[in-house]
Amino acid sequence: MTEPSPPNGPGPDGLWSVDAHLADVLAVVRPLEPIELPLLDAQGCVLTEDVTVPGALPPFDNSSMDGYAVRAADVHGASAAYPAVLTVLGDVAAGSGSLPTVRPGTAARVMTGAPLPPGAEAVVPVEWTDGGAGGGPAVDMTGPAGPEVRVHRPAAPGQFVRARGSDAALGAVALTAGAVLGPPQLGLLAALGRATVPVRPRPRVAVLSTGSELVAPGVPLGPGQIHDSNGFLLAAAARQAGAVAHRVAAVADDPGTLRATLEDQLAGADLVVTSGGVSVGAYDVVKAALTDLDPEVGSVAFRRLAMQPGKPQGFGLLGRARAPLFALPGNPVSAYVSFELFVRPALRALAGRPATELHRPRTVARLVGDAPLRSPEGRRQFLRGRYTPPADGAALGTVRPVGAADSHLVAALARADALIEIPEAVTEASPGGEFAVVLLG
Ligand SMILES: Nc1nc2c(c(=O)[nH]1)N[C@H]1C(S)=C(S)[C@@H](COP(=O)(O)OP(=O)(O)OC[C@H]3O[C@@H](n4cnc5c(N)ncnc54)[C@H](O)[C@@H]3O)O[C@H]1N2
Ligand code: MOO
Repeated sequence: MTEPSPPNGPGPDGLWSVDAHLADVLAVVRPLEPIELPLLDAQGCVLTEDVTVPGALPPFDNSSMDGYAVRAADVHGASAAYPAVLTVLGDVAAGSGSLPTVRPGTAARVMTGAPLPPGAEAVVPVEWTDGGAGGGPAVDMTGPAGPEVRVHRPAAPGQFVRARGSDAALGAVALTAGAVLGPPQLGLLAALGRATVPVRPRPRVAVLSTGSELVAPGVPLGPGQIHDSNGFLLAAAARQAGAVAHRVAAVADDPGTLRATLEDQLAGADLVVTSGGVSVGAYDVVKAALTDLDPEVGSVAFRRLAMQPGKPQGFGLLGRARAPLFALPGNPVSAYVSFELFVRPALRALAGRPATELHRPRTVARLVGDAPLRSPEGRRQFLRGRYTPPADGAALGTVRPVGAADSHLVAALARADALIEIPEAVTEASPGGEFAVVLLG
């Protein structure tokens, strides 16, 4: 049985553990420099400074109901049989700047969100009045304000009033640095009057497929050709991880062309992902182009990992800005599993997510299936599966393998929603066993 390699080097078999490789990646990936972005461009980004409340929220006392702003003493003891009769001063709409003063014996008709006029202490909803029509309880305020209103119920001071600062007090911390800006946070920033915020930007990712056999989808295949699927798979995965990603047209197996393409792409990318050309074949272009680089250009290390799929991997820093470069294996399932395990955490680290938020959620599930699954000794295997959460009362959910272990099976990958992790030491995974599961979004 092969022991997993220590976290600082390959094991006796020359294979690096998944954990060692991931640790090496994360050790050199730094969050991107913050920039100031308009609110909607900052969606999903990590805030880099605390935001304090620049002015109380709400900024003024206002009504939470359509009704009448009154003085509490004027409606004391009011009932339907003995209503309080008040002179109506007129309407106060939301956005109204000039307000009547509510003196004893008077009321102002107010709409939801309208400022509470001076002198008023409470709001009586229109349904608790005659609406100025002189009859029974009103149902709305769509008609003109009458000269008088009959109020059928008393009101305590503050009733249906949203007090200034009751949502956020002046000077309070509204959002702390590190907050991820989702819709509610962006809504709050807008409510506070902020038009822009300092955030870590979304990483810009260039996805580059290599292989002379590749043609773009939509183009008919010639002999020996296949469509570039990794470019789309990986660009979509990068977008799902929060990046701004684009796919570069597939590059043929020519190291010079690849180097030139990478140089172009590095001008506008914070991270580069290539696929293909990293194993031991005669035309393994990525390895050929990026091994023994001039240190000025960067450096990329090629390793074999104790995992399946995803054994051959390249990782390094490239270009003046030392952008992380991931050279993933070409088999589509290998590329995708490698992306989920290594690139996604790196992208989230670039985006400023803390160590606890870099990875896909994991759980433990009971394996279901008809026969034991074989797993290579000394390799951590990631099989594709479909996960079912625990049924009522059950402690664990279940996971069923989808397709075989081979790393060319994109059709099965498209039916999977989880990766089943078979540890290095396990060579036979039997139905009923408990296994860690990576939940894919
Ligand atoms: N003698 C050995 N051969 C191989 C080994 C090995 O250890 N010794 N490792 C195998 C493993 S594991 C993998 S994974 C692959 C990795 O190979 P490369 O990264 O060099 O990838 P390619 O040879 O370029 O392609 C592999 C496979 O994937 C297809 N491919 C590549 N790019 C795309 C793309 N963009 N879209 C769709 N399909 C793609 C390609 O046509 C090949 O079929 O090496 C094994 N070999
Ligand atoms: O590791 Mo390859 O990535 O097994 O197919």
